[in-house]
Amino acid sequence: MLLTNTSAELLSVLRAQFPAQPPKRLGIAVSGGGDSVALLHLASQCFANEDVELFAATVDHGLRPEAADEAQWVARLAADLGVSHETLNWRGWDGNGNLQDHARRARYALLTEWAHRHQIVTLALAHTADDQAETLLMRLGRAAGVSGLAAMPSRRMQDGVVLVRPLLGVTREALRSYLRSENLAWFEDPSNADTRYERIRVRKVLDSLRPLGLDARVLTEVAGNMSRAREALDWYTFLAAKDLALIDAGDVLLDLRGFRTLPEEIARRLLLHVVCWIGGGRYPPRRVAVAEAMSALRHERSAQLGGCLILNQGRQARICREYKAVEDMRAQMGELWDGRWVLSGAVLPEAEIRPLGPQGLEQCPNWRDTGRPHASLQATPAIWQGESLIAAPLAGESRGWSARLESGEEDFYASLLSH
Ligand SMILES: Nc1ncnc2c1ncn2[C@@H]1O[C@H](COP(=O)(O)OP(=O)(O)OP(=O)(O)O)[C@@H](O)[C@H]1O
Repeated sequence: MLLTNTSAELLSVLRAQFPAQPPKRLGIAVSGGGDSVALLHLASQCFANEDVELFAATVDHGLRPEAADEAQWVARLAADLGVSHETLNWRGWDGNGNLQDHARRARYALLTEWAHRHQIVTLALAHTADDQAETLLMRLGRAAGVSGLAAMPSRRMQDGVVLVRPLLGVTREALRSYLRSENLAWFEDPSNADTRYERIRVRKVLDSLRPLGLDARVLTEVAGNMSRAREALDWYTFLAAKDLALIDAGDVLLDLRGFRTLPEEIARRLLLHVVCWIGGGRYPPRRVAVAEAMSALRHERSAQLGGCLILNQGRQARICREYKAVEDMRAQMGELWDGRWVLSGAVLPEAEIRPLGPQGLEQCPNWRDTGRPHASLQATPAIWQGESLIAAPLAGESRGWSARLESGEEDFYASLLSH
């Protein structure tokens, strides 16, 4: 990693983060702060003689009166650099919940939507080595494991857009020197001085860690080491999944003898992957709950985790959706049910998709032929018209209907490698 501050070196660091054939349309998220103003300027220099069209966007969250003027200032800077710019307005704050979290989600949603509108496949963010070091320290404070300590990835997909962070190897100070040497102005976000925010408190602590050698450069390197370790763990979890896990109509069957011989970390990752694939949880389950489920699997007990049931069946465990978690889920015909099932069949008035449940299952005399247990079948999708069961395609009552997973078996294995 190069942590440098000469313009030529910065330009070459930036260029090295993109492939030989860079994206033809590159989006840049510019808040107006020093880091993203530097990224915009650097990118305009870096790709000046290449077939790359730059686009910039600024999100005005409508939370500070100055934000509109700042966005206009970014628009002028972009115009001077020959880059098209758009301001994206968010006015969705209803006063409830965590403002930072809502604003962040809204920002990413607006930016990816904007990228789609302009056929921009790659969107660059200006996170620096200092941001990376702060993220790592915050995660240390939460006793994170390897994945958490890998901190921010240099690229990831969100809503079909590739988000890249080409300045993760560059310090904030290096960018400030660049801005000064190019006579560029920027806005200082007032929240950068607000010690109510954990990140700002961590930033202050980092200052006092520097004499110990714990600076942004070293901590970013640690994050890089962790990221490689995580990749290796993902690979071995993938191999373990191929070896020990089978998909059965949306459930996963785990070979327990093999599972118990896996190193603890690989076994835990495999279990979490299965539970997230079935339960679709946006957040991973709590650590205590995971530890309990792991212990159950080792000691031939059944357990519940992340909206799934882990049924111990002797040589194997069946992991299926938990009825309680889907009890109230309803979808109209043609919509996804439980975020993963697609049902097809005749169009019926006032029909809807609901879980089969215990009452529905009583109306499926052939359910045993499926080879799947009661607990699993209850949580499968069924077609209902009011209180009448029309079809239960996964419980032996297809009656012209079929159910398939939106992301099937391929996705179960492949998504282990897609971080
Ligand atoms: N209002 C904004 N408009 C456009 N881009 C923004 C805006 N705020 C942040 N960004 C982009 O995101 C980068 C990181 O900024 P910041 O650390 O404030 O964002 P974040 O989204 O909270 O980061 P994280 O992904 O770590 O939560 C900026 O350098 C910039 O590229």
